[in-house]
Amino acid sequence: MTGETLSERILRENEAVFEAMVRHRFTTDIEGGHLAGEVFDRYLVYEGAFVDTAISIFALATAKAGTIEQKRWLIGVQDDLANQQIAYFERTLAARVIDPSSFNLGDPRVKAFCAGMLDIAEKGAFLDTIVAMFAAEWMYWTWSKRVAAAAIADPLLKEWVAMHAGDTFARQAGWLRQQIDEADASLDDAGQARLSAVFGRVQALEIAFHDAAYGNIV
Ligand SMILES: Cc1ncc(CO)c(N)n1
Repeated sequence: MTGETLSERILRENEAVFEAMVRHRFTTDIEGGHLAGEVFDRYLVYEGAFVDTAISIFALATAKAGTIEQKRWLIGVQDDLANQQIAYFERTLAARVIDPSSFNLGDPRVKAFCAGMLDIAEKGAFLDTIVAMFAAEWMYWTWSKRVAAAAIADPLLKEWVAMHAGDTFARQAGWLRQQIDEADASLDDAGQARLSAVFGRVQALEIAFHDAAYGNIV
């Protein structure tokens, strides 16, 4: 035995792709104070579509959860997404006068990410969905903590980063990590390797999704 937890193994095996994502230019542009307004607008439209999808993903996880404690927690996550996060998009799109139809929601990188995540939740087991959302949330928490220390002039952008660097989101990401580590003992090596591959696939989809915020494929 190495004494390594499953979440540690997953993060170790996917370190390169995880680092590439948390250093994506979308994050370094915010950190450097030079994210273009048009990129932020396009991101908001794409991201709003993903957060809506995430409600469905967590609903599917709720349906597949084994205990009432897990169901209660996951219902709380859905509540947060539907009432805090979606409310943020409603306010922000109105404040920035963004017309979603002026952006290409059919961008294959956005569709691949949303459909790919939903597919894991629909076809996969409970833990597959937990790992997919751990990949998404641990990654957002990691870069947001770093970037929140920088001066962010735009109050709506600052709020979005602060939301993902804050305690509520950190607890959500930590809960997902704990679910993975509690399931560790019940999985053989092949099962663990399969979950690690899910984490890596999600990071690759995330990189393409954030590339899409910069516009057309050239
Ligand atoms: C694209 C994307 N990935 C991950 C997260 C974190 O849940 C998010 N809000 N959006």
